[in-house]
Amino acid sequence: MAAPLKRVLMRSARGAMRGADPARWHYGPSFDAEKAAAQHAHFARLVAASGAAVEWLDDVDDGLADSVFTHDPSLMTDAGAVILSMGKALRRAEPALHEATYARLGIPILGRIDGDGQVEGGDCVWLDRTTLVVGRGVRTNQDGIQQLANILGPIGVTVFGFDLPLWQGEEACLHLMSVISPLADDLALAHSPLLPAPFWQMLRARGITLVEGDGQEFAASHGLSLNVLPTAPRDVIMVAGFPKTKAAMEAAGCTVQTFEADALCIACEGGPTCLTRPILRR
Ligand SMILES: NC(=O)NCCC[C@H](N)C(=O)O
Repeated sequence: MAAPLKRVLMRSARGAMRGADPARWHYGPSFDAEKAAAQHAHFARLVAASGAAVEWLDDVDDGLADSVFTHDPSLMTDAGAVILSMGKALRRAEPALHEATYARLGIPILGRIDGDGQVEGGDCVWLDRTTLVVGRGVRTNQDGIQQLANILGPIGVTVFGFDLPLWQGEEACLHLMSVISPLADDLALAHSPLLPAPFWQMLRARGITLVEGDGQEFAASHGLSLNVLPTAPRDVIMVAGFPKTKAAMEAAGCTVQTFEADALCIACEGGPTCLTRPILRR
């Protein structure tokens, strides 16, 4: 998940977030649609400057405010995309947007989560090419994890499901990727107290070093201090305002760029990882 980012799916906040009602979407008081769009544009420039090709979902005013968080409605594998199924009811229409975009790009669909199954991309962490860890919580259920294992088994991928805590409640967004961000094959930024214990043990057994994000910055940002995007191993984009977490990554050999995102990420519970669906890393 930290190999050089070559191609990524994104959606502008300009149309999607226009007119969004913060109370309906569980956005905080710093939400501001105009400002969020400008902050998103700045972030997209940083992603493009890293050398990644940005593939855009259509920028239309369809009322799907959370669709800017393209990490969640689909997952990419070497054999094609998996169309996921959202745990948050307001996001149920988003996987179809991804499927349409993959059709336009000529990317095959490997499978779909359907029926009562739920899986969001933010709950999925690749440990290596053949190992996917999935957080079972308010957004992802056992049915979905089983369906994912059935889809990925034939291409040689083993899926492990681990329970997530409730933390700030059912309305809030806590994904597995809210408590860990890979920085390189052997390095990850984490908030260990909220990691599923068997996952923490698995990381340790594999020799993956954990950089602990600052606890106060994690709490103050509702976890956004930790949601960082690697555009290459140890090359990272994060939300501005978390100097201790930034310094901890730098001490571990990372180069860190920041962007202002109070109206976009802090308000809307999704960071740089959530704003991107990597479709090719190599
Ligand atoms: N992968 C992520 O952590 N995505 C963040 C999604 C935030 C969005 N407001 C949500 O509640 O789904």
